[in-house]
Amino acid sequence: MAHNAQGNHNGAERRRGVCLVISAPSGAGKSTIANALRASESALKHSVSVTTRQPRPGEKEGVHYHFRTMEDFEHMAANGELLEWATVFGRGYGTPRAPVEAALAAGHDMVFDIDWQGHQQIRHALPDDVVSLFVLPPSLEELERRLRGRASDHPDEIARRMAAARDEISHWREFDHVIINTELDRAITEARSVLTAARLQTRRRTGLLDFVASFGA
Ligand SMILES: Nc1nc2c(ncn2[C@@H]2O[C@H](COP(=O)(O)OP(=O)(O)O)[C@@H](O)[C@H]2O)c(=O)[nH]1
Ligand SMILES: Nc1ncnc2c1ncn2[C@@H]1O[C@H](COP(=O)(O)OP(=O)(O)O)[C@@H](O)[C@H]1O
Repeated sequence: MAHNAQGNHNGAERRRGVCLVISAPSGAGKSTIANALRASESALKHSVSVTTRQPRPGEKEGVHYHFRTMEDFEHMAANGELLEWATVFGRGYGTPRAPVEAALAAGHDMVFDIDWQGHQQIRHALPDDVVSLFVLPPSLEELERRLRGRASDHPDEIARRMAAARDEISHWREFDHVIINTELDRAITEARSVLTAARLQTRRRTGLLDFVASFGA
């Protein structure tokens, strides 16, 4: 814990990082919200998932995803290299374990854009470190409009995502917080508040012990 000779807290506290898990039906806006959080905080790390799906135009290897064959993906899962993994829309998706463990130990916070199955597994694997957020669209009609407007997927893929939307949404109660993404700026502000509250909560467990001990309390 950083405090000066007078025992004053100088703000550079050491605490374990927070895992912010964001889930939503495809097209509700979770990547947009996660990107906005990261844009305003360079220290916030994005957990780059492994996927067996094809890259979309503009997606970069190692930035948006690690694009792998199904064979490589299964090898990583069998070797314990994935903290969690699931089949979503018929493709493999998973979270590489090593970068998460390194980031949390170094006190860096991470954002995860994963589905409800990933949320359940990661909460089980890291019960003290996860805060989760479910993003709802204002309506299913608006969800479909956003998927079409994004123009990143073939109509068959959009149909597959719409067919899975109700099932994904049925898990919303499993999450710590729920945001309705009607107005984007408001949704981003609310997501930022969730992250801030989670950071303050980790102080209870880590980080402040030396500092408060100096009060004799
Ligand atoms: N369990 C799990 N789900 C993931 C992971 N990465 C992405 N997903 C989920 O897979 C789904 C499809 O993601 P993607 O192909 O990027 O499509 P998009 O959500 O429509 O942009 C979304 O629900 C993601 O949250 C992961 O590492 N693990
Ligand atoms: N509040 C909002 N109002 C209108 N469009 C939005 C809003 N939030 C996100 N979008 C748009 O909806 C589309 C889907 O958002 P995206 O973040 O890719 O969704 P997800 O990651 O949940 O699949 C994108 O084109 C995005 O710009």
